Amino acid sequence: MAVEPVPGTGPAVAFGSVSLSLGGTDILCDIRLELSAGRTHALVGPNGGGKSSLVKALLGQMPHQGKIAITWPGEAGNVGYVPQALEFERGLPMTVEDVLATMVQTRPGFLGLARRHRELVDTALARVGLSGKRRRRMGALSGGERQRVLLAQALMPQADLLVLDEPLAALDEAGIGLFETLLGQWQAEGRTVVWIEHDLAAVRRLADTVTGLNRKLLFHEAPEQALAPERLINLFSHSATETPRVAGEVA
Ligand SMILES: Nc1ncnc2c1ncn2[C@@H]1O[C@H](COP(=O)(O)OP(=O)(O)OP(=O)(O)O)[C@@H](O)[C@H]1O
Repeated sequence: MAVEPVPGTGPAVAFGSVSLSLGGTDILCDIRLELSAGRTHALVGPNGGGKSSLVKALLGQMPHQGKIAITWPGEAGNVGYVPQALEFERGLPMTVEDVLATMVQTRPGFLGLARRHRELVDTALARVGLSGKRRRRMGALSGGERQRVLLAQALMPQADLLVLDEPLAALDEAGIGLFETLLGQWQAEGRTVVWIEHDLAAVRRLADTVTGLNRKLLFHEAPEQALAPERLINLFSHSATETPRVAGEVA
């Protein structure tokens, strides 16, 4: 199912027969999928189904077969990535601000945040509700606060293609509300979001398309069809030996 693109700064993304093996195991088989520009695309499926591997291939971090094409509306924009988890040694003497400084400046983070980047960091911290924690050591943050730091770095600079790997993990209700606000802004601005998520209620509420992945592509549809009970039973109990379907094929 192809949804209408939304005009904005986000690109269209096309996976052309993408396959990926690791250590002799097939992780992804013949993934053919087209993601419209400016839309929010959720990837769902069981643990180990290959969702993170697919987005790492998209980010150029995972060797794969097949082609992944990113088609920008004009000049190539920024890509933001929120990885699945951020672990920090408790004693690491780096504050939230130091970590964000390393992401926006070329000079070492321990020399402090360069003045010309201060506004960018201030804005990102405010948008994720962490302004009051900028001097806190990373190792002293809670899981939800670390998740917010991950979201903040995807806003510096604001990305046009956002790749999010379980951004709601560890977020409390306020954090989820904050994520929904950010997502609403990205959608209004026509940014493209590729979003791995296990919270299917959030996916139903917020995604434009839902792609079911379990080593193979099982469906790519609007949330109402994708999240029907039969579909989910099939997705979460799917045998890898079943024949894969191509995006857009009727179930
Ligand atoms: N470097 C690696 N070597 C061998 N196997 C790997 C490697 N990295 C990942 N895998 C395997 O690839 C499979 C897919 O992993 P991936 O992280 O892409 O799944 P996922 O759908 O994102 O899972 P989850 O929902 O648990 O985050 C898993 O079985 C995992 O063990």
